[in-house]
Amino acid sequence: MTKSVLHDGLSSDLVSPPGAQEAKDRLTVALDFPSAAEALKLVDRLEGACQWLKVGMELYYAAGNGLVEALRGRGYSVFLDLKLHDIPNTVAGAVRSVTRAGAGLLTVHAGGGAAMMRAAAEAANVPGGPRLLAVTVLTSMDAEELAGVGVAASPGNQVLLLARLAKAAGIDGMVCSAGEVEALRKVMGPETMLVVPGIRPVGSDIGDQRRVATPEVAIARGASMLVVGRPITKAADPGAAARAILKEIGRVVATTD
Ligand SMILES: O=c1ccn([C@@H]2O[C@H](COP(=O)(O)O)[C@@H](O)[C@H]2O)c(=O)[nH]1
Repeated sequence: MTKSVLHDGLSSDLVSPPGAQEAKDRLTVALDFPSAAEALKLVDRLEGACQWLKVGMELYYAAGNGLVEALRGRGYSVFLDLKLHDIPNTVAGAVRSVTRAGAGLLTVHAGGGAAMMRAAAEAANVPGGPRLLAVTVLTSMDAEELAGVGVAASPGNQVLLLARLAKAAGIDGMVCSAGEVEALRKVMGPETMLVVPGIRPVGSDIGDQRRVATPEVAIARGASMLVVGRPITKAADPGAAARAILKEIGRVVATTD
């Protein structure tokens, strides 16, 4: 079994069950809140269940780099999900602006094209710069919605096309649904980071998501990291909801080590 290393440098299996730290590193909780105060209240209720916290547009537009720094100050790694999508020069500038806060991961939209992604990758390639993830086809879109924006390809084929474009442009990883992660893992190899939102534990509300899977299925198919928002943040006990998901992740991790 691979020993994961805790952030204080201790081997995790000295202090917690095998796979526990790895499971924590593979869960990102999406802090979709309108203010820093509400986000930090939720963080307290997670009781350290995950290492990564995702700050999306709603929270970043309200709280900015200050919140990213505050979360890092509490020992969390920050995934900045801004889904940048503009002309190459503008996206490169945005990457430089957000890099100052020290986020570990940052998203761009693969639909912005190869030149845009290359410009983002160049701007992020500085000491302390974030790893970049390309959002392929939003997990809220199904084939019908994709056709509505003029894309005749299936979500699976479109994800594959955009992922190849992103990799060739120097992007570190991709965001896709659990439905595509197995095929993508085969094409991209073991090192590429494949991040999967649209996670719904059995019995939870699907809401606006369309391409969904349980935590266990997504990890078993080859996801590097899961993004979970409402199933945790809207739960009566967010800490318990996060721990239940960690258990599902841990079950798969333990059998694949
Ligand atoms: O294709 C994508 C890309 C990003 N997301 C983000 O993930 C979370 C999911 O939240 P839930 O509440 O678990 O649905 C949210 O912040 C999205 O912006 C995504 O869902 N799909």
